[in-house]
Amino acid sequence: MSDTLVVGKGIGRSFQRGVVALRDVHCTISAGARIAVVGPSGSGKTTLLHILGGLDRPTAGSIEWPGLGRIDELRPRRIGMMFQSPSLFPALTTLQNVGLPFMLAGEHSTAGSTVKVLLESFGLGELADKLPEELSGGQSQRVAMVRALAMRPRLVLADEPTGQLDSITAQFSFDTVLEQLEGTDAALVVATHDEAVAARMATRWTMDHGRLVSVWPRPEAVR
Ligand SMILES: Nc1ncnc2c1ncn2[C@@H]1O[C@H](COP(=O)(O)OP(=O)(O)OP(=O)(O)O)[C@@H](O)[C@H]1O
Repeated sequence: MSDTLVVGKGIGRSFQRGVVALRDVHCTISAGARIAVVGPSGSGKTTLLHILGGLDRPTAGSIEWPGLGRIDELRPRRIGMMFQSPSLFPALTTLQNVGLPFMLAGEHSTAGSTVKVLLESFGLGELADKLPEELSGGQSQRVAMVRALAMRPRLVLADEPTGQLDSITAQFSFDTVLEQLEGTDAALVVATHDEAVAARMATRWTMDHGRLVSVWPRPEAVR
């Protein structure tokens, strides 16, 4: 498969009442990339992540996933998503929530052990049998991190993954995400206001009023 995972050309996204969330965004995500998406609140970071993940469609321009396959094959196997508000199923335990992608794919046998090991690595082993209502906001956010990584996707899209965590837990959890991806060719794109998180990424996309106003380092300097 191609090492170019995603190519966005001239992406625009308009909503009703004349809200323009994205304007003419050109972007490429290569295998192994580490990209922080930064910019003020309302600058379009979440909207862009949703489009990169195939959850939303652009109203202008185009998006393709040459290294990931057809749009209906993307999630959860090829793309893992961590949302701003973790969306765990209330009737399922932590173990079941994280194992759900495997269940849906008919891979019951691999689910249990893989998920338990991942939960342990995030320091969440003791929460395996708890329901979402028994978890704090930060614990739920960390469980959602594990779920996004569980199927070893080639692209992880994370929207404010440390937003509900204290600084020590944020650092530990983000370190664990990076450790889990180490040695793989998976790409990670993180929208964040947390400078400590952004500083860990090799590439920085800066958004402003729906535009991708800077890519640093310049694309030809990036692997
Ligand atoms: N479903 C929607 N309907 C209408 N407007 C929307 C919708 N989703 C986003 N917007 C608008 O699009 C713009 C960009 O929003 P977006 O959530 O992408 O910004 P953001 O950079 O992620 O912000 P934050 O840092 O606060 O999460 C905002 O003006 C927002 O109000």
